[in-house]
Amino acid sequence: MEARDGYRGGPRGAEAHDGRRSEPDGYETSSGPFSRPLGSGRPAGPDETDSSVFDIADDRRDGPSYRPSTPGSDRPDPYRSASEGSSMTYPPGSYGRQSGVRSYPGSTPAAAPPAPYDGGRYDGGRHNGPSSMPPIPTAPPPAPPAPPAPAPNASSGWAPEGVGLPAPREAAASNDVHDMVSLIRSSFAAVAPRSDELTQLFYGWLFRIAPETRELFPVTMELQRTRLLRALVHVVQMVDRPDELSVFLRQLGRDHRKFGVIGEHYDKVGEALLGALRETAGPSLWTREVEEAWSGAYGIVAQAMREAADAERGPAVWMARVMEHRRISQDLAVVRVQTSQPVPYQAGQYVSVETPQRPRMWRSMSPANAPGPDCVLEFHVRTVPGGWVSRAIVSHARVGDVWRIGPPMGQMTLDPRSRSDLLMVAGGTGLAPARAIIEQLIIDGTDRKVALFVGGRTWADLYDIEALRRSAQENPWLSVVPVVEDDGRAHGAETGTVGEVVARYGAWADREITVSGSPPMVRATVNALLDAGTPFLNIHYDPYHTD
Ligand SMILES: NC(=O)C1=CN([C@@H]2O[C@H](COP(=O)(O)OP(=O)(O)OC[C@H]3O[C@@H](n4cnc5c(N)ncnc54)[C@H](O)[C@@H]3O)[C@@H](O)[C@H]2O)C=CC1
Repeated sequence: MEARDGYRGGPRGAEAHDGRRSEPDGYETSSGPFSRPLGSGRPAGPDETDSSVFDIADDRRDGPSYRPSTPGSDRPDPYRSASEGSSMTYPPGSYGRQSGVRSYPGSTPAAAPPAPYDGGRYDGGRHNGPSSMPPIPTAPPPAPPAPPAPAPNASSGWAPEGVGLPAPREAAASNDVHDMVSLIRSSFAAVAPRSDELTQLFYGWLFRIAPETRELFPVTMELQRTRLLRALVHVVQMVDRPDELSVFLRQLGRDHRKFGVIGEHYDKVGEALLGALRETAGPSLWTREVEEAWSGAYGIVAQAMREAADAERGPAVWMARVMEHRRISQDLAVVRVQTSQPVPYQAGQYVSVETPQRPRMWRSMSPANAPGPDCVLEFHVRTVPGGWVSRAIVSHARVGDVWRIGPPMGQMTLDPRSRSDLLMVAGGTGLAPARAIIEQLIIDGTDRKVALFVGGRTWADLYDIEALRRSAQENPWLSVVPVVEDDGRAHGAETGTVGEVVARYGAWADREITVSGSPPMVRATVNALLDAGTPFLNIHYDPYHTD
């Protein structure tokens, strides 16, 4: 059992994209949903989440094992909404063959040839049993990779454009900038443990000095509060990476047009932010230097956002009509919407969405399909416990509903200039952006090898595995490896969390890597890869949050 049938592509598991569920329950199946070549995209995007991905940035910066200490570090996001060889050859086994790179970190190459992973293709479950699982390295833990180069202005190559931060204090390398960054980080670390207080103070301050902004927010501010902090943490962590931060801020500025945010709101937000920080920090911490650093940094942030918003000539939002709502399981739905004008997103990006069931509650969702002339976006939505929007979409969205779609965000996109092979790691509905990227590669006619590790807690969670399997069969460059937390051998799946499984294969140092899923999954995966020796700059993920 192994790789036969046409598969070719992947280490285990794969299947074509479109089919969706294949699974267990037989809800509906494959076939249909997706009309596009590869997996025509599925959506992704549940909503409310939790923790953060942001601390990863710190992990990278300070070394693989570093874990942010700030509790709330999981929640940045703009102050309001803002808000992943052919079959036969691939993954494990083929992995090594392909690139000659794969050896387990810390072990000698000869010692750990990932073994007979026949390359992969998913055979539907019959395939390898336990013995086909790549050997788990027994060697001592790999030496931590060298701390990633600071790479201040290094554009990852994946970022669409490398716009420079408005004027990061002129010389990004100057001591002034260094001091500013240092002051901001240290002071933020000091207030982060009191993040609840900080965010409450912020909104209280803002609504006091600019009461008209209250109506821009949802009635319940509970989740909203975490967004401010999330955005803040993201900015703080990226403050010395002007290119990436600039792209983020400009996207954020364009995104905020949908709220009707106007220029003077930025000033009020800045005043409220500094006031809240000052009060939370207390006089002993909030020195004049600290205030100047925050003031300067906020000025840069606001300027970047305002400039991008002012320069934007396209729509602030796109109206989208729900054309299909398919309940894949009790907690998962695939929704396809169609806009009258194309939403200018790139495969791998996400958009914010507002539904009629939950006005003013915008949520991030990644189209699971590549953009096409039909102006159709497909979203995969899983309910989140307690999630207002995700539950409403899965249970109550109807054909004919009109959604509002915000401008595209995110930097996990394909660089057309790159020829590097790819590794995509996707957890749950985090499959969506990976699917969109794979679909785009199919459309473009790629010659790049792509390994997709798709994880679920159980086999039943791999709702799109049949479609992925088909895609792998049809596209020799694609390998798909299903991963489940419980014992997946009966299905030919790897066992473990998707991050730990992918890192068993080595550092994947020659690949461009995308990671998409819940913030904890992204964080764990990035850390596992860093521990395996993956170059930090090869890893791409977005600060995607659904809450
Ligand atoms: N661009 C992006 O990054 C996108 C992210 N998402 C997010 O993906 C998530 C998907 O949620 P579900 O479908 O419920 O999948 P899930 O949360 O059940 O995760 C499935 C996979 O992630 C791994 N995982 C989960 N928590 C982990 C942890 N703490 N540490 C290590 N591994 C962990 C599991 O082992 C499994 O492989 C949502 O939070 C959604 O917001 C969705 C679409 C796009």
